[in-house]
Amino acid sequence: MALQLRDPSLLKTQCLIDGRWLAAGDGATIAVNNPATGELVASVPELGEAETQAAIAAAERAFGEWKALTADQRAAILHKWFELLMQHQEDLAQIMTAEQGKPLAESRGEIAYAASYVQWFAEEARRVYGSTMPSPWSDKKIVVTKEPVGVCAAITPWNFPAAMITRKVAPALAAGCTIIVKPAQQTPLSALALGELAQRAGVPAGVFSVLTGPARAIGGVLTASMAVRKLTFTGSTEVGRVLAAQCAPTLKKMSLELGGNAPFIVFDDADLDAAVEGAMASKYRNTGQTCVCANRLLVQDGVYDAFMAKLKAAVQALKVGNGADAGITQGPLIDKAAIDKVEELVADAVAQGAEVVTGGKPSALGGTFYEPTILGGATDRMRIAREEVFGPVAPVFRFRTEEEAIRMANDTEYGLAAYFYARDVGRVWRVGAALEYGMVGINSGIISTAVAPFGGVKQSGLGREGGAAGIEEYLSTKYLCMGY
Ligand SMILES: NC(=O)C1=CN([C@@H]2O[C@H](COP(=O)(O)OP(=O)(O)OC[C@H]3O[C@@H](n4cnc5c(N)ncnc54)[C@H](OP(=O)(O)O)[C@@H]3O)[C@@H](O)[C@H]2O)C=CC1
Ligand SMILES: O=C(O)CCCC(=O)O
Repeated sequence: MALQLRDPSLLKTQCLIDGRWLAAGDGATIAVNNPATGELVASVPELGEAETQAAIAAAERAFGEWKALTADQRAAILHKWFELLMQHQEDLAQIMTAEQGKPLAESRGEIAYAASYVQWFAEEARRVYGSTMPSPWSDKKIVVTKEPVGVCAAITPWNFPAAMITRKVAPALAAGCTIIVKPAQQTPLSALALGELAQRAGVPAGVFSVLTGPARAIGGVLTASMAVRKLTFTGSTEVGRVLAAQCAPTLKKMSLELGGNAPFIVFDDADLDAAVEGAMASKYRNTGQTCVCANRLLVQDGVYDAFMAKLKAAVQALKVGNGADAGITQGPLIDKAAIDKVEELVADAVAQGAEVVTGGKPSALGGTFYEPTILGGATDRMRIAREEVFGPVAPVFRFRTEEEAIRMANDTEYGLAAYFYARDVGRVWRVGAALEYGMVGINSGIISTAVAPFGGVKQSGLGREGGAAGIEEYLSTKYLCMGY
């Protein structure tokens, strides 16, 4: 069914380069299909190297004037963009659900979340402070200032088609940088709609461009370019490593927000109802397709059976279906490769002795719908203990002591998010300190907010997005030694 938008001009089928909407020179397009129905939503241009070079050249041209604006002037444009995002929240949510599949309530929530980064960084634009320090010389002052790093490139994933863009673009623009975004091929329409609203807000030509097309070709030009001074990426660790290698010859500043393998630990002293609520929010948000989703539930012996019973009841209450329909809480997985991976990991776990507590198979709805699943008796021999499942499957591991839980939780190459539920204050401090992760949710299954620094350690990446740290990623430090 065709999308019914209040403002149909938000459904863009051309790309934004240098303030103009363009098709591919040869008319080539990429189809965007609805993962719930398989229907064509729209087609977007299949651009290549020439258009990428043009976008870089435009971003270079625009940089001088954009950085010369006052922080107040850039903040005013960002505030306007924020207002437009919220005014068009419903249309943007409809576009997102059509291309990504998440339930409409989650899409509406993501638009508000995406807009909150724009608002936050509009405010942070005014707080790019420098510093001075006591000089070792009686005839020289030392002054440290911050400057925008220059032209930036962003490569973004399909799981958060709006928020992963605004949390890169908003700090870049606030800092005075220009930026080119290449969204995931599955979800370009949200990115293009963001571009349209940015233009309406007054973002000048060339300051923010959006390119769709083959990742390797566009990514190759962006990473090889000497003019591009920063790359920011959210996606798989595998692709993050490739991009880091490609950026090495031109020594770009980089932010990498990569894969995770989040442990969700429930200790004997936890509030079990709160733990189940947190586990549901963390595990089944976006049908399990987030890098901070609980990937392994570690439950202490004394509460294992009680926790499982409560979790099973909550999971069985989830409603799988087309995210555009009322009451749906679990949409489809993004594509066939995603459901194949989930099926493989579940089959491997079951072959190695995991018990299917509920779900465990594709949904009778067909397509890429998968039943919300709990696997009991998971062990570290299973692939699911090491790999990001990125689907609605909760493997539950049993542990006996706090030391064992910490060892199991840290036994992964990843270090993005971890969660634990406990009420003993000593335990809260000990475990919070011992977890080798960039973010720890303590008695909370949801940790994401524009005001806090989001990011990981180990193979989960580099840099932070959001919070005061988020704008630093788009700034370089200049030291002025002033003789007088
Ligand atoms: N950290 C996170 O938030 C995310 C983690 N993942 C993890 O990655 C797995 C695979 O998902 P997938 O979508 O394939 O993630 P990818 O890392 O492949 O894709 C993320 C983005 O990178 C682009 N990309 C892919 N290859 C290249 C390349 N060689 N050069 C430049 N850009 C590239 C993609 O473009 P295009 O779409 O055009 O291929 C997309 O825009 C998931 O199952 C999940 O485990 C996935 C998404 C987000
Ligand atoms: O999964 C991701 O790609 C990022 C996490 C989304 C968020 O919670 O901000």
